Amino acid sequence: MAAATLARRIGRSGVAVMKFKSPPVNSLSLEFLTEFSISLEKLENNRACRGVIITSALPKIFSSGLDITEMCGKSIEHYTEFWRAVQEMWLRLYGSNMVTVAAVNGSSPAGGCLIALSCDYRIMAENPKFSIGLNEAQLGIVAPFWFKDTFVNVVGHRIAERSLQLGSLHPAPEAHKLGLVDELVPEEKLMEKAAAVMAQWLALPDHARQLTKTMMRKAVLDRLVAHREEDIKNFISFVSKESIQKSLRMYMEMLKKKKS
Ligand SMILES: CC/C=C\C/C=C\C/C=C\C/C=C/C(=O)SCCNC(=O)CCNC(=O)[C@H](O)C(C)(C)COP(=O)(O)OP(=O)(O)OC[C@H]1O[C@@H](n2cnc3c(N)ncnc32)[C@H](O)[C@@H]1OP(=O)(O)O
Repeated sequence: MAAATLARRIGRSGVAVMKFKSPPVNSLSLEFLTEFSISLEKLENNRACRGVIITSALPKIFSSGLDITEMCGKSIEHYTEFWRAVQEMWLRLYGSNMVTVAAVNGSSPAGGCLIALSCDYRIMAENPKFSIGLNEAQLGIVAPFWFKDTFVNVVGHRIAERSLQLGSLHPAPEAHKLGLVDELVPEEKLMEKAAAVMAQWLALPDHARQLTKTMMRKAVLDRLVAHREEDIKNFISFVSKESIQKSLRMYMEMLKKKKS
């Protein structure tokens, strides 16, 4: 696959490093999501792999979230395939038996934030220009219930409620204060720190850690599994509305204008 190049390396420590590399901004297209899920599945099935560090190969951007062009002016069949791929990615990452560490080396709005939230631990570069959050409301769309559940499980109900309603993108220091990221480190120390955190988590017996993780996450995962088709229908009916299409088009225009 061409668009979402994901470098993987499993060291002797049993740790893979996955680097998002889909210029210009690592947006989560159908192709990217499919490749990401396949990569996760392969690592999950590889007994030599016990943990994965997820980061970006691009400067300043971890991931710009779902590829908005995938949600604009496409067919029902396309929306169905795209949304199933988003669900699949999350089910694999949030439900992974591996230790997952996000080394967030750039901005990470919406779907990018979901990836970080789905990991076991988040370390972010301490650059106040980098921001992270579920900003869907700013686009005139609504974060699905499982984005919200994942967010609540990390920061708690009150912080999640305020942040989601306002569609806030939190600069790194604020994200740390809110508990949205676990640690801030200078950018050049990010991978070193991620490796150290990984070693700490891998020092425990896998079975005990895995069963505990399942116990903590199962209810939220089961909720999407039980309502998967309904969630796809909701997405299609929401995104097919002309008012939503208009909001998405205006947002894309705003992004383009910002450049000129
Ligand atoms: C009832 C509810 C039922 C069901 C739920 C229904 C709906 C909910 C559906 C989905 C949830 C949505 C989740 C998402 O993830 S939506 C995506 C949100 N993402 C963003 O808001 C980020 C937007 N991008 C930015 O803010 C900046 O681009 C960024 C800070 C990431 C980088 O800035 P920089 O200045 O470095 O680059 P730009 O010049 O802005 O961008 C370069 C290039 O890339 C294009 N671009 C950027 N982001 C996206 C994107 N997410 N998708 C597609 N394209 C993107 C941008 O337009 C530029 O293009 P071009 O001008 O052609 O070079």
